[in-house]
Amino acid sequence: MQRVIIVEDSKVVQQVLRHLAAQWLEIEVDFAWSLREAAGLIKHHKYALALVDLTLPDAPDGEVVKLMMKAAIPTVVLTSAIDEYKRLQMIEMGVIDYVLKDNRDSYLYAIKLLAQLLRNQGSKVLVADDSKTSRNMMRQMLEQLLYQVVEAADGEEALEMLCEDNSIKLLLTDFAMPKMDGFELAKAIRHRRGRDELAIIGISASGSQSLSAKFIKYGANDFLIKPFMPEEFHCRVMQTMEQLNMIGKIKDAANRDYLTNLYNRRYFYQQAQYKLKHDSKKQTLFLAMLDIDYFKQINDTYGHQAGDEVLVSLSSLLQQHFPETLTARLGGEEFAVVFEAEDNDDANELMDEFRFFISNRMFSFAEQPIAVSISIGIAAVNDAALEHVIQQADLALYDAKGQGRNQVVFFVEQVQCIDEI
Ligand SMILES: Nc1nc2c(ncn2[C@@H]2O[C@H](COP(=O)(O)OP(=O)(O)OP(=O)(O)O)[C@@H](O)[C@H]2O)c(=O)[nH]1
Repeated sequence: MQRVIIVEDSKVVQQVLRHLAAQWLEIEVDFAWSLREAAGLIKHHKYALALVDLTLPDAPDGEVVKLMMKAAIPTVVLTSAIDEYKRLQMIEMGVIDYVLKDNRDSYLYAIKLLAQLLRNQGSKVLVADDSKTSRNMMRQMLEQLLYQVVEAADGEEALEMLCEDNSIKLLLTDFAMPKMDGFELAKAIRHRRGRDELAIIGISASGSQSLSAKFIKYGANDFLIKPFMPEEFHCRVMQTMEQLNMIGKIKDAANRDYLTNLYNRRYFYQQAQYKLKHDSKKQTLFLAMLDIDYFKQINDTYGHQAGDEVLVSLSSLLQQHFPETLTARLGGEEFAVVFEAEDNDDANELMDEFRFFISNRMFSFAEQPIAVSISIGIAAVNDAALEHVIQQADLALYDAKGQGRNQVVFFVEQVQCIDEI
């Protein structure tokens, strides 16, 4: 697991940072009070990032920054005051950024910055510019922010790379390029990838402000006018990527059920439709409807909160049992799964395994054991429309309930029971 080191000599500030780090960073964080302690820690661990106070009792002149730079640890500096000389000195040393400790939000900003930098490690950025010098300069600045960088020397090459590689999350594009200019590139890629999937920053030369506005109209999120200072570049890139991340989070929240965090009905229909259209030719797909038996009784006996807890636990077991599979809560105590199996028998077996697993597991709420069972209806996905397949799985589920519950029924014309307990 990756680790971060935070060096801060103030007890109060360290306490605040500990609290914020626990909230925002999902990795190991080590704290040091002094240069000496920090030096000891970096001998024993490999750190992905450092957040350091510029002045420490045993290192009054930023020696801790030099220590981190020597160990090649990307570093963010915390400082209570900064003058132009110190600012330039730190930038020259290769510090990623500095945060002024001048208000209570500074610490939150610093920790969020670390979180974003850690996320950057997995993000790919494409730099499209016909000037090699410009590309190199941007590459250097982006690598300092821990991004993975790929390059294209013209618009066409950039478009091809973006179409082939969905893991590219940010495009930095110059306006004037051979074959296809920055506007055409932004316009073409926006047709394929929305603002929740790809961020675009347009770059234009100074004296061409109208180009910047045009970039935004063609789908760019922001623009930079050359020549720009590294600090401005950092801020714009980080801000744009934060927006991308926020849009992604909002979109994901809109697709999920608030209680169980499984996908909701609307998203399920959308994705199932896509799968039926695109994947059913390559794979043998099935749709299963799952429903908790006598769920009203669980609510009535143990209370609504206990019922909620059962729904949450069952959802998490469903996801664990069928990872990488489209699973959703359609509403109430009803769930759906679109899954791949070799044939009808295999599909039946897979679902029966899950049914058996649930019926043999004790759920609990406030230390009270709760027995749960589920009924399942399955339908094969053929050429029929989604609504039709759902209707078939529903009929099979109805049959499973009618035949005593806690069983799997596979839909065949006239609904015959294949697997009964
Ligand atoms: N706790 C809780 N209960 C819910 C939620 N959504 C729906 N329910 C309850 O789920 C129960 C469903 O009851 P029924 O449709 O009668 O079905 P059942 O009791 O499971 O019976 P069968 O499906 O026929 O086995 C109702 O009492 C709803 O109030 C929820 O989000 N939380």
